[in-house]
Amino acid sequence: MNDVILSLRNVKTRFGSRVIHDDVNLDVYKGEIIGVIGGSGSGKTVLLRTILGLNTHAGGKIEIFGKQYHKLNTKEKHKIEQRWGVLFQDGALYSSLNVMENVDVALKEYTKLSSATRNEIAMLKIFLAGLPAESAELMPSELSGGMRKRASLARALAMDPEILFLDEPTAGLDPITANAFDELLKTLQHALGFTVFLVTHDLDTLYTICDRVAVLAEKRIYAVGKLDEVVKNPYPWIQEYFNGPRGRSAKPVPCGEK
Ligand SMILES: Nc1ncnc2c1ncn2[C@@H]1O[C@H](COP(=O)(O)OP(=O)(O)OP(=O)(O)O)[C@@H](O)[C@H]1O
Repeated sequence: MNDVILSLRNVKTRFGSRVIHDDVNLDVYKGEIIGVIGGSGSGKTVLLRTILGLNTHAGGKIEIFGKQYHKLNTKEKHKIEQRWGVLFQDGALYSSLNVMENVDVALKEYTKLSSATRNEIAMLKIFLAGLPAESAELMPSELSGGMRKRASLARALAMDPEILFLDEPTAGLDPITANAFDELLKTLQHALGFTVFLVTHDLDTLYTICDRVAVLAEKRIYAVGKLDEVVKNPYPWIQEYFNGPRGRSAKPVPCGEK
């Protein structure tokens, strides 16, 4: 799994004179699930939005699929957009479209498929996301929080993405629903082989599904690696995060200690 699908080099972002990222370096490998963590306001969402070209970066280089997205023309950008799927924190579903229509948006925009074929594909994604058939007709306002996340996941999967960007997918879900979402994501990732770039605060998600974790602190990626390596990093925020009361309770219990 050594193909780099996303590479960040010396990335800088700022809003006016306020620097959010000073020197971000990170490689994301094909087929991995990488969890990006960091304190509130450390710039996780800004980083994700910058990768997606929704914020401009003030310096450095971001390459996705070997290309610098922001330098491409509109047609080339559309090609890249078809290769990624995004699940924003609030789901960002179109409130005036039902679930099926939400999933269909990208299919309609990027393909020349007939509406019958698009509907079949949308239905398949709705099932893949673990929603029942009848949810296809529901409006976003009629969905529970967990269903909304699943509908957003169905929409993110519409174009069979090679990389999925998720911003706090389990935020606001009860622990059981959050766990079910993690399991679904892991199962789909194993079955479909996509890469996942996941911004999260959820320690259970990190322990359950992430292959590697990257810690955003001091305006850069302060530590990156497998979870068992990163937890040993002496940086105070990392120690507090993993070994504070919440961190300890999320830690999986080793066999024989139950
Ligand atoms: N459009 C914007 N204009 C100005 N400042 C912004 C803008 N968007 C984000 N920021 C600032 O950038 C900083 C990083 O925000 P960001 O949302 O990336 O944090 P985060 O790490 O995702 O936080 P949280 O974990 O609380 O969601 C914050 O201080 C925020 O106020």
